[in-house]
Amino acid sequence: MRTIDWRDGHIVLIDQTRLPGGVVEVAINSVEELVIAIQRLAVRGAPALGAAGALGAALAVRADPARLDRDLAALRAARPTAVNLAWGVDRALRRLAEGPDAVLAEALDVLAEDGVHNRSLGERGARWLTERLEGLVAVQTHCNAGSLACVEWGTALGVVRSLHGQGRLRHVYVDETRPLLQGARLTAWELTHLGVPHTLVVDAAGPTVLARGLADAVVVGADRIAANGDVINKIGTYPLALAAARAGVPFLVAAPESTVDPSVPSGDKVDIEVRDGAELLLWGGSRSAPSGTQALNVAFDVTPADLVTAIVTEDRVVHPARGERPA
Ligand SMILES: CSC[C@H]1O[C@H](OP(=O)(O)O)[C@H](O)[C@@H]1O
Repeated sequence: MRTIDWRDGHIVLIDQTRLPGGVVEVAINSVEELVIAIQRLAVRGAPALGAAGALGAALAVRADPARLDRDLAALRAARPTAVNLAWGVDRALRRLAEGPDAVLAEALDVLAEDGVHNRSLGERGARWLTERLEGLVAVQTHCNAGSLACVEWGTALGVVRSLHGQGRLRHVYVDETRPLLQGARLTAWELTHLGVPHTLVVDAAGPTVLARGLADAVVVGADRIAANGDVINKIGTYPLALAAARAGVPFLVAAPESTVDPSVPSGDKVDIEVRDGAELLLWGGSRSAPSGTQALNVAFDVTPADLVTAIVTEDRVVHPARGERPA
């Protein structure tokens, strides 16, 4: 089952806010509905947002031409940090002059390429690890960079699936990833269905997992990779990279080439999404802090290139900590 797809003239997607309780598919019939789905993280994750952008463009060009510019602007701006959303819109619109069916065909190519790219980067990342680590490998990961963050297969979890398939995976340590718990709700759900042994930890325990030598490598996804190799990813990634450096374990970023943004020279130039503080202050309808308490809900952080051991894509491996630049 794909995370997001096109069926009978509209978008269908797994509503990730309903996991791990159940798999609920929703139909998306307009750009307005898609923007809402993106903003409430019903669909999320950089490659999945790339697919959403491409399919959203296909929806937009089928609607009222008078709305096109406004709908495309709203789609691009739905979430600012992952480069893939706007990239997906622009990729589908490459064939705008040929008409709506050509735009849809280009969007469907984006979806088809995703699975191919993720399997390739997964194998490449697993090979990079097994060439450097002996025996079974324990991995620590943050947030969700699995099939739910993509159309299918996964990026960081694509590496995990390749290791598992080769019989080289010992265990996965999963950061719960507050406040929206993508690790606990989504990564743990995926690993359970894959039969991959895993242990959930609170985010603040991530550095201790590494300090105690429980994990041999950190493998995460990315939302945007700057030209100098700085990596923008879910909040909590940067401290994990610091801890990995301290523990002397590799910090691997698995992402498709579409996540590399040559137009951004360094991570400090990226628009980091700040979400509603209510996501910290409320969970399941109950308050986690007194009313009147303010919350700063920064959704992503920047891991400087010198802490990134390797970036693995479908085409190559780049070593920013050794001075190699992805763009
Ligand atoms: C494979 S990209 C996944 C990436 O996206 C997540 O952010 P969000 O759940 O807010 O879309 C997180 O940064 C993951 O690493």
